[in-house]
Amino acid sequence: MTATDLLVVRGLVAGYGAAPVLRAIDLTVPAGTIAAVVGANGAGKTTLLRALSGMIRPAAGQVLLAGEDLRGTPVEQLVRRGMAHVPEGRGVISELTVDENLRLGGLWRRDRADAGRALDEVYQLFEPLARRRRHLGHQLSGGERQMLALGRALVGRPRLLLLDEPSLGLAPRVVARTMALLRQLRDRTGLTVLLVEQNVRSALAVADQGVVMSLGRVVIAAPAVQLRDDVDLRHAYLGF
Ligand SMILES: Nc1ncnc2c1ncn2[C@@H]1O[C@H](COP(=O)(O)OP(=O)(O)OP(=O)(O)O)[C@@H](O)[C@H]1O
Repeated sequence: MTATDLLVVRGLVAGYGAAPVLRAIDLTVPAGTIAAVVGANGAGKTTLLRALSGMIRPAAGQVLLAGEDLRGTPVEQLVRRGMAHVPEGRGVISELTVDENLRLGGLWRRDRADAGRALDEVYQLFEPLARRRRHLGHQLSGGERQMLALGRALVGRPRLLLLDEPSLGLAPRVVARTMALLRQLRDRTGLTVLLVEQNVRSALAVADQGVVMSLGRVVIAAPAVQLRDDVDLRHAYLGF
């Protein structure tokens, strides 16, 4: 581990019942970088994010955030320490307005003034949300709900964003815009992102590191550019 590694995962074992889904995951994500986690359906990508964000309790292994062991840390404490998880399916609350949903992302913050600033920044980033402040969650399109879920996480000013399938169900243009936004946040604010994606090409285009999972293990972690451009690696691990 180096001082710049924000997330370090060692030997992480987790699952839902007796049989583990994750079988000793090792992973390192340097601060201010984007890691794309890709792999076949059922490889354990979503389970990895759930285990990292405390939604399921690991059976073994270590998760370090900026050097601090997160074992046994309650979910709300993980959020305070800078971890934000945007789950697949987005988790927008249908009965609340856009504004109310966004404010939920900053409720726990003591610095109210900065929470307000973060909210304003999210409205600047996502102009369609600014125009729909008073709309209810269920009145939004799929892309708008995705923006809202991401925006809500950003209102909490996370250090580490765990993002599950942000491109799911979105038009290619919106996917491209979302990926560009992640890159912009990384470059401007030093945000660190662990991105789970089915859309391998889009994910590797934006990522610094590519992590390929299969059957609950990391089979290769390499610079994204290498996974993108090395035909042999691509054939071996990504099948295209
Ligand atoms: N809530 C659950 N209870 C029991 N088993 C689960 C649950 N969620 C997922 N699994 C199992 O865990 C394994 C890994 O699933 P996971 O969703 O982590 O994979 P994934 O790589 O994200 O797949 P996909 O790309 O299809 O979303 C699968 O075999 C799945 O059936």
